Amino acid sequence: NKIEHVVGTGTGVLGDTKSINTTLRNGLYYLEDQTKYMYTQKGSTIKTNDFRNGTGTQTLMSDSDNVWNTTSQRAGVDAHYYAGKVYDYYYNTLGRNSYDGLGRTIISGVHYSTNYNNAFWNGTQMTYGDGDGTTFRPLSGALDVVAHELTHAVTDYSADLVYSYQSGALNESWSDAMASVIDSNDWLIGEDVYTPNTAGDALRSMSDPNAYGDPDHMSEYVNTSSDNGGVHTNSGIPNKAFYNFATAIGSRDVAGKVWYRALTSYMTSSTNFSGARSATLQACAALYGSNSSYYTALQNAWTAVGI
Ligand SMILES: Cc1cc(C(=O)NCC(F)(F)F)no1
Ligand SMILES: [Zn+2]
Repeated sequence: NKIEHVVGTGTGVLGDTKSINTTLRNGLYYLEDQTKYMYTQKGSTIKTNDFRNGTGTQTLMSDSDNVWNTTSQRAGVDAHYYAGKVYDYYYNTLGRNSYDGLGRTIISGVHYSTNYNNAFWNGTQMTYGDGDGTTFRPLSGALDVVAHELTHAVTDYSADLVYSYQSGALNESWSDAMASVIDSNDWLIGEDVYTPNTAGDALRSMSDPNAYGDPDHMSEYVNTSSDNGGVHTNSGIPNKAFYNFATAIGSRDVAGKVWYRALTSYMTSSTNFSGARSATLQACAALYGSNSSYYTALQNAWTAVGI
């Protein structure tokens, strides 16, 4: 039985229309993308499943005519489309073939649980809730959320930063930083899916972490055991350092390359904030030289947040 790549049309969470890479098998169309290098390399694909508002069984999303325009298909359309965009960024810009660097299949699941106000990487796949319609709308509807979650997978297969206290805040921050490079038209995180009834707000801000109650300087570090030692709060400090660096040099792409090289070449599971400063400076020196203007800007970016 023939299994062929076809291009479908889908409606996303925000009602926008987009082309999606699908697979035709036995007369049914599936959310399986066979267009990436990893497919030619080892048959790996990008697959998007439906939890049907449960938390156990998930099934590959299918459609009869390759026009994915029902309300319940929107979360899957965006999870699938944005996962492809994030794959493309890591492969084309950073030379990384999927999250493990070896072209491993990317799996997403949508409609996880009921009124679930979050998204997460569980060590094997990405998983997205629908939100409760007040705090969140379906979370795969934001490219920065998808990039944030897939970057957790990249981190796990590289530095593997322990998800608590300072290494955990770095784990969170690197996901926000890469998300801000991939979804590059603002310095907000989650703005497209956060509080659908409130315009202009977001889950976090890289440019002004204080806007959402997060610290932007070491003097404001929050000592807590909540949220694994405040990993989603204290991330504001390295997030601000990334913002300082990217804006000082005038390039999110260069900043992203330095951050990626630090994560994959110089950071380890126990790296703390001071170690992150050192790792990014080593990465910057390796890529551009320690006499480059980038290097000085990076020193200043960390100093400005008290690290
Ligand atoms: C508090 C808190 C924030 C997050 C968070 O950032 N989740 C990832 C996102 F992509 F769904 F936003 N989780 O708990
Ligand atoms: Zn996260």
